[in-house]
Amino acid sequence: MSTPSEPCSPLTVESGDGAAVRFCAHGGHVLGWTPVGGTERLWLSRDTECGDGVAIRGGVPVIWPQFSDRGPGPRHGVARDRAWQVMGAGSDDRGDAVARLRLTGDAGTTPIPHAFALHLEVRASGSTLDIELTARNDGTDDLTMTAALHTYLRVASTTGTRVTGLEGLLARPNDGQPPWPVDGPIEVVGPLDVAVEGVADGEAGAVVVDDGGSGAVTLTARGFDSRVVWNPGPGRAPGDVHAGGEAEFVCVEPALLTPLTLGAGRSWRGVQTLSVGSGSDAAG
Ligand SMILES: O=P(O)(O)OC[C@H]1O[C@H](O)[C@H](O)[C@@H](O)[C@@H]1O
Repeated sequence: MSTPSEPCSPLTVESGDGAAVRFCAHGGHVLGWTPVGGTERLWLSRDTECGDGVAIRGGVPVIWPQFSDRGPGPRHGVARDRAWQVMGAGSDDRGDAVARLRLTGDAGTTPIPHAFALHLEVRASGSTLDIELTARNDGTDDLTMTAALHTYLRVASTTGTRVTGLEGLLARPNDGQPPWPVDGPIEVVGPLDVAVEGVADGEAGAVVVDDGGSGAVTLTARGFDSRVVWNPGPGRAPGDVHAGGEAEFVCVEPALLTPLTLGAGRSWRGVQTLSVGSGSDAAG
């Protein structure tokens, strides 16, 4: 499949059983996800902009090769604000909805003059969404990276929304304030902007976001050492969040925050899985 001439145009893939993913080439960006028989589970700002050099507000921005301002490069890296190539989109022989996208750079790429290749594979069926990001150093020098899948989860209201599964770990505020131990559910009372470090891969590190209404979403990941939990809080949202929108989402972001140096030809892979049907709705 060739890249659409308008990278911001949304494309939709559907699985045989009726799950759907909306995405666009700009940013290699997942814009929406609807599990089978469910409702939209990702939040997207009604006021977002899209275009060269612009980051979409909502969905799942791909953060690479720098998380936030933790390095000399552009905030949150270069993957989220430019057009990727769509390598394929449709359903596979199992009936899964699949989209594959690629972003490459070379020695002439600004502001990261380095040869690299990012691949994103998005796969949905039933109650599950998988997003796999691979980064490969195609240059001859080392490439040091951090990364995240900056997932905006839609909630009925942040009031009453609880994030569980991170108990026993340290939450380190991203503004440099002292860390605090997570000793119970994290209430989504913004401003909230913490990196919880040392999160286990897979089920052992599962995080459940439960708004008490829409049904919980469980997030597991592999290849990311941390989970960033972010909500800007009332009156502090970025300008491209629509009025009141900050009460409609919480970001839980599988993040690789310990810088990783890839030698020439080396790759890193991170995977996030979202699923519905766990937590209070399943338990109750
Ligand atoms: O406004 P952005 O550049 O998209 O960043 C949005 C947010 O991303 C992450 O969650 C960071 O931890 C926050 O500090 C930041 O505010």
